[in-house]
Amino acid sequence: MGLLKHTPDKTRIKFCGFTRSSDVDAAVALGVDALGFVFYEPSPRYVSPEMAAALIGRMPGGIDAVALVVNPTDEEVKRIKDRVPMTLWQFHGDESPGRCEEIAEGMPWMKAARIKPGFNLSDFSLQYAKAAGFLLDAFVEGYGGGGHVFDWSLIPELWAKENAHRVVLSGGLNTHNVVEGISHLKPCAVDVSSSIEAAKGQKSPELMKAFVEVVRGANLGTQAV
Ligand SMILES: O=C(O)c1ccccc1N[C@@H]1O[C@H](COP(=O)(O)O)[C@@H](O)[C@H]1O
Repeated sequence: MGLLKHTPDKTRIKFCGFTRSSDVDAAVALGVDALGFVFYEPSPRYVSPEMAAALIGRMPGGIDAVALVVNPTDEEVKRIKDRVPMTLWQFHGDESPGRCEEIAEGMPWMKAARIKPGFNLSDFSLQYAKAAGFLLDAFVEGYGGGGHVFDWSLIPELWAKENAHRVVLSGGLNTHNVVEGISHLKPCAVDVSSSIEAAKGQKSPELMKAFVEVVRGANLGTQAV
């Protein structure tokens, strides 16, 4: 599938937090690699499994449909599995490696590393070695999606290099900082929610387009070097 296909000259893009069909259509038209759906009820971007299934039904094959969960119960997992034709899990809470494997049952999964000073990425990547992706996000109370940037210098250069094929950079990315993030960490993909919204859960076609153009521009810059 699209998001974690590593091609150094093309940064993959995930847009997260869709609740409206018109936004899904606009993102698909922009050629992004993955769309995320938030199954975490406290989030203003929450969608029910039924709503997500209808939205994913609008997506052509080849684009990852990502199920974002935060410490889901067995019942929540079952509802998602029974209804949602998703292709990738995003575990954004305190799920243990074993719990991620248990839920995913062979489907690829990403684990969010919620970065703050002192976070040990080497331990994290050893613990979650079976993850298809490491999603780097800012540590915030309430788990995520708040547009907060973390200090990228907390990511050891060697770690970023060794894991580039599965690093997804997120946390407060926008058209002003994403190029710097890409050139600093060279992630396989970037993930954004807040800065492409007109209001929480409502994506803006203009802001989505601008973000894609900036990322594609950064990739052209890379090829020219
Ligand atoms: O989007 C949410 O509401 C959300 C809720 C709980 C956990 C994670 C959430 N979103 C993810 O947060 C990061 C950063 O998003 P932002 O660009 O800073 O708003 C991203 O991975 C979203 O998928």
